[in-house]
Parts: sequence; structure tokens; C-alpha cells
Amino acid sequence: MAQLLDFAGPRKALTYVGCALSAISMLVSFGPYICIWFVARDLIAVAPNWGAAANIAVYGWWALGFAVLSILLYFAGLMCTHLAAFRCASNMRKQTTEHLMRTSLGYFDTHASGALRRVVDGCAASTEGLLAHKLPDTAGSVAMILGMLVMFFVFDWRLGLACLAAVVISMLCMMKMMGGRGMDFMTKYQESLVRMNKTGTEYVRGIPVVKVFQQTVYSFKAFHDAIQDFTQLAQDYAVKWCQKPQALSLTFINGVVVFLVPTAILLAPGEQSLGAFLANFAFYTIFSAIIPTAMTRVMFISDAVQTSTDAMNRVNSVLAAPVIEAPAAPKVPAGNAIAFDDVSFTYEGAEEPALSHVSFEVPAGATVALVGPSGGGKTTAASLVPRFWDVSGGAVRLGGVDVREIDPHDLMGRVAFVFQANRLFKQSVLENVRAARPEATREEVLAALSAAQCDDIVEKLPQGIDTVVGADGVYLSGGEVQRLMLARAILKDAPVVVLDEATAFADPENEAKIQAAFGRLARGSGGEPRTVLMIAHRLSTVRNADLIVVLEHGRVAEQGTHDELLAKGGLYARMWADYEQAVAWRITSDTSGKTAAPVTVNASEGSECDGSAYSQERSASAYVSPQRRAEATHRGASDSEGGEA
Ligand SMILES: Nc1ncnc2c1ncn2[C@@H]1O[C@H](COP(=O)(O)OP(=O)(O)OP(=O)(O)O)[C@@H](O)[C@H]1O
Repeated sequence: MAQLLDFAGPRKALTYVGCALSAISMLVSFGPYICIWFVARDLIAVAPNWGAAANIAVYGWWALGFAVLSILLYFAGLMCTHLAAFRCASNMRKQTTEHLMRTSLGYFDTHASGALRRVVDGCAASTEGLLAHKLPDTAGSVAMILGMLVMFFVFDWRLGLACLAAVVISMLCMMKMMGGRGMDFMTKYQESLVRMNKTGTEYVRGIPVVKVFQQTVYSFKAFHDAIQDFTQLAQDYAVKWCQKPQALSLTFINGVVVFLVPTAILLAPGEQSLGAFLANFAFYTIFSAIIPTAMTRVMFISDAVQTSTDAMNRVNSVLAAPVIEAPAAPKVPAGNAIAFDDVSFTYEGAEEPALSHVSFEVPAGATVALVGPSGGGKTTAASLVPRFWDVSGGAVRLGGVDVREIDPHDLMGRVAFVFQANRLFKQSVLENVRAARPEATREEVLAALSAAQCDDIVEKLPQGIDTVVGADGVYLSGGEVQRLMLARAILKDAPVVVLDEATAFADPENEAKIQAAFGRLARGSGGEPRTVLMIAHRLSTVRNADLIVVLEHGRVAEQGTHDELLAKGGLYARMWADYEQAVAWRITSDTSGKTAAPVTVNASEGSECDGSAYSQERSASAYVSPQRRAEATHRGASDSEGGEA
């Protein structure tokens, strides 16, 4: 609670003021009951000559005054607590967002954006209920219970004791439900609820898989089981645990009859003034009606406290996320060369290091390709340059300076990165590309788009570069999105580029354009080459790299130029041989039904960015599945048409 209130800053005091006003309002709300006691007393004193009771109207006005004052005080109290609660929620959102802005970018790889959004937004919202309503209501209820204790003994302590007995028994019942095993039940209930929500989300996300693989709903056994678990727990809690204490509690708290009436019947014969006794009895009968309200309010606070505790835990876990430490005395890189100096890195919680003693250099203006088997550590190595993560050992240097000693803003300004998980904002194409350099003019954005081979994309969009991406009917393919990302990187005009050459999802035409855009990005604006560290998934793109670093199991298996590595006859040479074989096989459609024949294509022809890589790949991708071949045959397609298909 203290930490939660700290989020409200100076407005924290308003919470206390609000709670105090709510408590006073509750005490003032006793006023009408006291007035009723006066009315009863006066009427009984003059009975049956009712007209003789002169002050009834005055008591009425007083009662109305107390009621109105109580409402006004409560309203003012709620105003105060709401102001504090809103400030608290907005500060919580700001602080978590600010923290996330300083968090290492790798954190977002391992933490889903939806879950983070729920923490930033949802958790803040879920504390509002506690601070704005539950807290002042509880203060009011506590004041009400204390006030009640006083009231019980002001008029007739014996009748008061009879009412108190009901309250005590009711409280004991509630404590049984809420404490001990009841609390265990409650914790299990909450956990079960969370599990059901989680598996529910997974279920919804997995619907496409279910449809594609024609699985039935029952394949999502985890979700089904979670619902069953929750149902069982809720039933057990309600039936086995709460039923008796709740029934008892309700009976005593609402049943004036159980204690008050028998007590009154026992006491009445010995009373000297029956009139006064009846007035007291009338008071307690009416007054005891507010006891259940006070008790219920106190009961619900525990629910709100639990929700807020859970929210605070989640917020704290985000606030504990590692941040990119800015150096106290930042250094300025001398040039744009990248150097990996005995770099090791282990992901948090992983047993094996993702990189072990990796060393290589990317001279300024050079293009270095990282290749190797899947899981070798290529993405990890590239991520260390823009400080998505910080190394566990060794150092990554830019211009001779450890990246950890460069001001993070300076580092981000020098490095442009294009990764596979490309993100577009739901904004216009113009704004999306301009995100790299907000002050860029429209013409500069257009030039960057053109350099990234995006002219055809812009042409087909209904409002050109002002079309909002993701709006109704505006769909961009994976390859098109990647070209927009490249335009963004080109516009940024950073001297160092880290890119993940992932064209796996691009069709041949898109791929050719992406290759051309890569080439344009690597060249730099003034024709001066940029320093490029490229993760290469396809060997077609690495032949002309100045250096190829082969990563296997997180270590540098070998490094050198294409020719050097081929001459070595190691892992790269084997990978290249496999690649060449894949390129060399061209299976043509065969109308005569004979087995397709391999046609050798010179895989070493062509350079990266002039589109000839496209023709190579197109040859490689000209494999036609038996089904497609049958279709082609059916259409009477020729060999070349089959190839085009
Ligand atoms: N966020 C992470 N947490 C824990 N381990 C990770 C994480 N990301 C990657 N790894 C592990 O680190 C190792 C290197 O992974 P990395 O993604 O760098 O390989 P890669 O060579 O880029 O693979 P690919 O070519 O398939 O993309 C793998 O063993 C992988 O399982």
C-alpha cells in the first residue's frame, strides 16, 4: 500500500483526506438514527396524544440535514481519493513506460508486447478501484463499526450487547472464510483463474493452427482442464467452505430476532420506564439494519487488496527489468569499424552460452556476413552491436570504443538495424518510414522509399505514402514490409548497418527488390560504403562479402573470404557445396511423364544486387511439385511456363 501510494506523489495526501472525509461522513450518517430515537422517545412519552409531540418536524429537518451532509462529505471524500487514484495510475503508467524505454531491446524479444501492455495499462487501472473506492469505503466502514460500538452502549448497553453479539459471531464466520484454509482456497482460486485466462488466450491464438490441422476443440486439453479446475474450485469454495459460515453470518447479522428481540422480552418486565425502553428498542431495531452494510464493505476490501497486490507485483517485475546503463563519461567512437573482442554471452536462465569467445572485425565500410547452422549464434552476435543485450564477457567495440561506454542515444544514432521481426505502426507509410528520422522532409522519405525499391508499393496504395498501414483493406506482404523497413534504415542514414537478410517469405520478385534495396542501403547516401554486419540465411548473398564469419554452437568455426573458406574445405565449403547442389537442380515439368532431369546452372554467376541473384534463386525455386506439375500438364503448359510457375 505504501509503494502504491508513493506513485501518487504529492497527491498522496488527498488519499488520507478522502479517507478521513469518508469516515466523518459515516459518523454523520448516524445523525438520522439518533433523530429517530428522539422522535420515538417524544412520541412514546405523549402517547396516545401524538399532537403533543412538538419537536417531531425539527428532528425531521435535522435528520435530513445529517443525511445531506453525510452525502456531501462522502462525495468530497471520493473526489479526493479519485484525484489521488488517477494521479497514481498515470504515474504508474509513466514510470513503467519510461523504464521500458531504457530497457535493453532484447527484453522485448522475451516479453510479449501484449503482456507488457497489460502491465502498463491494465495493472494501473486495476489499482484505481482500490484507491478511489475501496479505501475510502473501508475507512468509512471502520468508522462505522467504531461508531456503532459507541452507539451500542450510549442508549441501553444491554440491548447494545445483544446487537454486538450478532456482529461478533458474524465476524468470526467471516474470519473462518477468509483466513487459514479459506485463504489457501482463495489463493488457489486466483491461481486457477490466472491459469484459465492464460490457457484461454493461448487457445484463441492457436485457432488458426487448429483449423489448419483440423484439430477439434478438445485438442486444447489444457484450456478445457483449466476450466474444469476452476469450476471445481469455485464450487468447492462456495459449497464446502463458505456455505455454513455464510449462512450463519447472514442469519445473525440480519436476524434482529435472534438476539435483540429475546433480550428485549427478557428485560422489559423489570423496566421502570417502559416508554424509554421502547424508544431504545426502536432505535436498536432500526440501527442494526446498517450492520450488514458495514460488514459487507469490509469483506470486499480483501478482494481489492489482492487484485492490487497482484498488479503491484507485475509492475515491480517490469520495473526490475534490466536497463541499458548509460556511461557516466560517454566516449565518442573514432570511426565506424566494429570489433568483437573475445565476446561471450549467455541468455538469462540459459545453461549454455549462446556465444563463446567470439572474435572478428568489421573494418569501416566493409560488409561482413555471419553464416552458420541454425542456432549457431548469428542473431545473438548481431544483437550485441546495438546493445539489445550486453555481453557477459569480452567487449563489442564501435570505432574502438566499447559500446557500453558510448552514450546510448549516440549509439542508436550511428547504428541502423533491420531485423526479421519487423514492426509497422498503424500510421501512414510516410510516418512509418519517418520514424527513423522525424525531421525528414516528404521528399527525403520518397527518395528513401524509391532507393528501397518501394515505388510499386506506394503506387498501388490508395492514398500513396499517406495510406495508413493496417487500415481496412490495406495489406502488405512480408517482403513489402521488409522493403519499407529498409527504406526506414536508408532514411536514417546511419554509418553502421546491422541487418538480418531474411527473405525467406518473399516471392522471387520481392526478393530481387529486397536484394537491390540491401545493396542500396550498404552503399550509403554519398556513395560512401557503410559498415554492414549481415546475418545471412542464404549463401547467395554472401559471396561478395569482405569477410564471412561462420558461427557454429556459439563459436567462430572459421572466417575468411568466400574463396579462402572454399579453399579450406571446412564447414563453409560443405555448406556451399550443399547450396550449389540445391541451385543446380532444376526439375522441369515433363508432359511425357518421364522423370525430370537436372540442368546445371552456374551458381557463381551474378552479383548480389543487380537482380541476377534473383535469376539464380528463381532457377532453384523452379522446382514444381507433382501436384503443380499435374496442373501445368492439364493446362498444356510448356517447360518454360512450368518454370515460371
Ligand atoms: N531469448 C533467448 N533466451 C534464451 N536462449 C536464446 C534466446 N534467443 C536465442 N537463444 C539461444 O541462443 C542460441 C543462439 O541463437 P541465435 O538465434 O543467435 O541463433 P541463429 O544462428 O541466429 O539461428 P537462426 O539461423 O535459426 O536464426 C540458440 O541455442 C538459441 O536457442
